[in-house]
Amino acid sequence: MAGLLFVDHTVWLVLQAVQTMVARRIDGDLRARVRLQATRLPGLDWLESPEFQDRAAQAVDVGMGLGWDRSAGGAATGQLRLTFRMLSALAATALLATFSAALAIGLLAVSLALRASVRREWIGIVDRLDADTAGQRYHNYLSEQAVFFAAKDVRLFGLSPWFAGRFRALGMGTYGPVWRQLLAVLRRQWWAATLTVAAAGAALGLPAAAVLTGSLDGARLITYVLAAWGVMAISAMGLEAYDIEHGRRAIAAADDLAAHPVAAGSAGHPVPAAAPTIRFEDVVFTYPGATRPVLDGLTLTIRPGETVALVGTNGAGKTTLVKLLGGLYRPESGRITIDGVDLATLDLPAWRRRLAVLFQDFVHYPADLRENVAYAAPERIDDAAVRTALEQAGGAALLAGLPSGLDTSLWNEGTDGTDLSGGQWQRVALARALFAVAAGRHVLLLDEPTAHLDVRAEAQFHEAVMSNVGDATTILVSHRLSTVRSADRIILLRDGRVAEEGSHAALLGLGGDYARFFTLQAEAFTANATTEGVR
Ligand SMILES: Nc1ncnc2c1ncn2[C@@H]1O[C@H](COP(=O)(O)OP(=O)(O)OP(=O)(O)O)[C@@H](O)[C@H]1O
Repeated sequence: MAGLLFVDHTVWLVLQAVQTMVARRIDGDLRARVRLQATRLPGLDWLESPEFQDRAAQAVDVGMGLGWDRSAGGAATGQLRLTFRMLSALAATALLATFSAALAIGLLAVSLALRASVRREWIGIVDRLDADTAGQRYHNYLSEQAVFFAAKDVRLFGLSPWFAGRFRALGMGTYGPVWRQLLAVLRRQWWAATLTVAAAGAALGLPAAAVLTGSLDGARLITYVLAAWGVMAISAMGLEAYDIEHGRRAIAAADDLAAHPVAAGSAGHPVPAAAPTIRFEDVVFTYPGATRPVLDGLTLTIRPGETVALVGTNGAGKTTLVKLLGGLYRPESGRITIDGVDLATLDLPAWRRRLAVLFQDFVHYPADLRENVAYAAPERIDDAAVRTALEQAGGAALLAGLPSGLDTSLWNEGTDGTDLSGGQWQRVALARALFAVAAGRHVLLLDEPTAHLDVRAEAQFHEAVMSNVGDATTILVSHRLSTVRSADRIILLRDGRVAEEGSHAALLGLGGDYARFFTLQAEAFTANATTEGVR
């Protein structure tokens, strides 16, 4: 007995460790699978849809709200545990059958029926918890915002009670119905309890009666009673049932994601070697789920090497145009052509290797300065080119001031990391785009490149930055009209199409919206200057 106890305990310890490692490995593989699918998607429409978000969360998030983590890995080890429990119950049934086959089979049937029914009821409760994917996303959003992303606002605006209130409301919204369902299930459990008592009565009573009539001895009675308990143990659903159900859904969600049709992006037409002619032909585009188109019959030709500035009020569709040109979304109707070839039929990865892009919400990579610049053309990480790009973007002083030069980590939360100011980050992002141009990318897309720059850097933008783009075609989005005035052509977007078009001088002469915006911006400065002069 001592030896068996020792073996049992040792096996239990090993089993726990192995189970954890197996579960982690399975979860890691599933996560890697979903991550790969997400990063391989050529566009953003499916990625940004709630359907994708729900499935990705179901596949990789741990199931919350039960006091322990549920995951596909936990489901796999749980299934193994359940299999062993079933085998134990069958072994106990076989042992009990040596006393009475009818009692053994009857007890097993009742136990399995009880298990199935209890399982259905209780899993239904967790189904309700898990179905609230929007609630879970909001919960994640709240916890990340409150703790991390909105750390400054939370303190300065005194938002802590607001977040606490939202969490409480979310908790009530999610768990209130679950508690009600739980009470309803408990009320319905009387018949399961009655059946269990009846089965237990039979399991104990029949061998006991046999002892009283003298057909069974006391030692055998103990054996059969233990065997009966072994059979009935399977009627308990076991916590692994929750894991298995969750894992089943996780795998189904991952399979669903894998089955989603993804437009082929690599076998299309070859891309032109030099800066191409880009044409938007009657392009209409509506974001998924939106009711109104952002671009509505946009027609525009951009010649090779030209610098075109896009202006327009907030929400006019300037960034959207840049995203369409990058193939992140496809027009609903009309087409975008590159040297006459429809972008939709072009070799998309190759086309993207022709683009140098600076987005308005550019990324602060948790990496060193070198990588933060060179990620725009990762095929060519070269220190000399990184330094040149930084100089052209006005980042020479920034580089000189960093403790480890290009090796300085810009990941503030990492060990020895440092952070930059908004304007310094903007220079790094500008350098990123210029680095890509130097690496041979010949369509430069700059979305608000001077938004965070100081006045001097903004004034020097054209001679410092635009003079270094060589023969690249440049599309420049900006609200700062001093940034756009030297462009070859200025396009004003309104109601999803080109409303005004021409050089700065021509548009001023036209006396339309552009002239009005320019006068308004200029007046603000001259008014201030006059006030300063009077003082
Ligand atoms: N991912 C998205 N999903 C749904 N709607 C979006 C998305 N991105 C932008 N929009 C909507 O599309 C419209 C155009 O947005 P876009 O970012 O292209 O405007 P913009 O001209 O660049 O504006 P701004 O000058 O403010 O940067 C806006 O009304 C915006 O709400």
